[in-house]
Amino acid sequence: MSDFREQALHYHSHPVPGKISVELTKPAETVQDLALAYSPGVAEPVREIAADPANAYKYTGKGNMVAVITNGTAILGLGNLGPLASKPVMEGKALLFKRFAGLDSIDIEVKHNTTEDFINTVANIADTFGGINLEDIKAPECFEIEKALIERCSIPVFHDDQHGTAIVTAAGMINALEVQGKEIEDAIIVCLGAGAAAVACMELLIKCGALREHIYMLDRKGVIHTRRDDLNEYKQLFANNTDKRTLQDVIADADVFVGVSGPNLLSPDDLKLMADRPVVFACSNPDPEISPVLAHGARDDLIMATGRSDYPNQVNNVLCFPFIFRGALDVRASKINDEMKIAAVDAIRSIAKEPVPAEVLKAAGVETLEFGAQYIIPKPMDPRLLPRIAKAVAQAAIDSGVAQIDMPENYME
Ligand SMILES: O=C([O-])CC(=O)C(=O)O
Ligand SMILES: [Mg+2]
Repeated sequence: MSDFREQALHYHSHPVPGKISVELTKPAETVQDLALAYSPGVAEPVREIAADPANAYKYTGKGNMVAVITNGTAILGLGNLGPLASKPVMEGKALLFKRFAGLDSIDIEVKHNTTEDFINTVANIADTFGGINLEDIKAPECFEIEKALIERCSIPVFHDDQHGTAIVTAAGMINALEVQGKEIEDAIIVCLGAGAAAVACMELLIKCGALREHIYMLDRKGVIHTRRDDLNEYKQLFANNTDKRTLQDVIADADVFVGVSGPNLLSPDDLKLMADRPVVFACSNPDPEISPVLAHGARDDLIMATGRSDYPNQVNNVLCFPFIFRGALDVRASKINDEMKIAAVDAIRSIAKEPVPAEVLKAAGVETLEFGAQYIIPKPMDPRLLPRIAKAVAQAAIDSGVAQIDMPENYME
């Protein structure tokens, strides 16, 4: 493990510190080039944009640029380690935007006092970008922040840890239940964790057919139930009218476990209490609620997923955020709405059921991948994700009336 630590630190420090840099898209060699790029030529697009703000999409990089913005209050599953410490994660998200969707991306780590401060800071710089990806902001503040920014900004604002995670979870979950021969409407669901990802995952599963009264959500104090008087308004939405109080109470006979909490919180004995053919998504990063090795040792009828790339079935928001932003930006969507999220869920689900291209098998280092217990969602390096998700999302934006331009000609073909 310390070997891996060394490798990770070396990766981040060599040959230059960090993971991203800026490159030029225009020649800047001659005096003539500079006259166009800067004074006096630059004055021309300035006048055009002043006359019509939409011209910013024509003459600047705005339309291909996503800001990854955080305050570092919920870094992965590591906790509140502050804005600066979150920078490697945010640079990592920028790397993924570029690598998977060709989107330019810059990380912004905001130090602030009040939630209002943070909201103002982001709203005041929003027009610089084509979209804003909020990242690793703790609950419950993240809900208020996202809501306020969606209202104040004319570009898409999307809290990745909520909706990116929820979209990939819903896609994987519905596919996994299908493999297990279960219907989402009947599934008893245990959600360990009550933060940003938990609330968004459960809300989206409900939009996809799960029943609210079948969901047991747990926070640090145990089951969230109707007789608790310490619940914020977001947890209250999941207060279950039940006498069950502990993880062991609710995991018994449950069909689904979704972990968005912390490492090693689900024991093999807990797992043994679940119903036949359960689905276990242990999504805490970097260390899951139960390791796949322990889980598969405890029973052999389960479908297991984690947030990590070194096990089968990686339920990680990287399968979503680069592509949903690509589609949203390409039709200049003013927001990312539920229709676009569900279009992304359906696109991800359908890719997993189709034959896997040879290059994906090679990158995954396996001989075959076939829809089933070991393969319920596509691999992040699958080249079909970009065209399929982006196009489905762009179409949903157009159909739901939030796109500001038509589908580009021959888009993603
Ligand atoms: O970065 C990841 O692997 C997924 C993520 O957004 C998080 O855990 O906060
Ligand atoms: Mg995150």
